[in-house]
Amino acid sequence: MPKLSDLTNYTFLEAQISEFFNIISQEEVVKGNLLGILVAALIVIGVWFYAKKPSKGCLDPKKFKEFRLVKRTQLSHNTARFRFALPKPTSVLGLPVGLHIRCRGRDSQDEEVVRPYTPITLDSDVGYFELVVKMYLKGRMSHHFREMQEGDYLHVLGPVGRFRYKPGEVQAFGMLAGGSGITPMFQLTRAILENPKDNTKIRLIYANVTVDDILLKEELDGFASVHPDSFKVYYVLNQPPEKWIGGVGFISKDMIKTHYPGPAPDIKILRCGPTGMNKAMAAHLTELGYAPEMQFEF
Ligand SMILES: Cc1cc2nc3c(=O)[nH]c(=O)nc-3n(C[C@H](O)[C@H](O)[C@H](O)COP(=O)(O)OP(=O)(O)OC[C@H]3O[C@@H](n4cnc5c(N)ncnc54)[C@H](O)[C@@H]3O)c2cc1C
Repeated sequence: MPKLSDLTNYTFLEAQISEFFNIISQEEVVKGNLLGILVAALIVIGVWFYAKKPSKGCLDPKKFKEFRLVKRTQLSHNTARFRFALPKPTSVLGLPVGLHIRCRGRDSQDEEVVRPYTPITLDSDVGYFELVVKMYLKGRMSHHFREMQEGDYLHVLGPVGRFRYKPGEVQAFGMLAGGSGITPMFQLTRAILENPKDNTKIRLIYANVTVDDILLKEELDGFASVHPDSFKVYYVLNQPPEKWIGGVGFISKDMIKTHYPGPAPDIKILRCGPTGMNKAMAAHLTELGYAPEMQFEF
């Protein structure tokens, strides 16, 4: 117990007051720290939930949306790879495998033109999507892509299409692609090969004029060497180079018979190419006994 004389002693009082405030301020610091930790934890949990939340995607099937071209890579004299940024680095395009997008641009007469394209990226590629586009000399949308510079915006609508892939729905796909018709096949092939639970087999016949016209050849050859059992590719050229081991001319019935599984309910043959090629392929397939439900044209 302090004595009365102590209480009148200034130094003693000063020490008591100082100790009192010291305790208060230590408690405040502890309280403050706890509050800070709580707020930080809530922020971390919020960010984690936000990142985990499945993104709805960036497309609208009824309205064209704009995407900025961030990288353009010339692949050959008439083909380029275009990378478009999605609104956020965590965004996904939201395009189910098997479907495509519609791109809107302006032709050389400044008239509006809309054409279908299939990104070579999947929704596992976050923050961007990529198109590989072959630009034809007289092509209307080709003109738009030829003129596009990094920083420009492309108008895109989607998803569009009738082919929606469900893993395991068939035992094998036969794919018939011509020129830029490879892109829907490429998208589907990537989705199958990147899913370890999907054992679907893929046999691709890919037709072009010259060896330089073959799009995504490095990637396709890579798939064939990494997944030799699941994926096989057979190239066919109109104008082959010397020492060519692939097919020559147009895709024939014999080539289809040699490289594809025979007609069966769990087999599907997909085709995408110029109109003339698609018609010729439909006739070959029907003559070889593939029923209409075993065929699909993109
Ligand atoms: C589902 C689907 C997905 C597609 N995805 C892609 C893709 O990812 N990348 C891509 O580059 N293309 C793709 N295409 C093709 C694309 O839609 C256009 O048809 C192509 O870009 C040509 O359009 P254009 O307006 O420039 O030519 P157009 O003005 O329609 O045609 C003008 C001329 O160009 C030539 N031409 C056009 N198309 C072809 C062709 N296929 N083969 C040979 N000559 C042709 C012809 O000489 C034709 O007369 C896809 C098509 C479909 C159906």
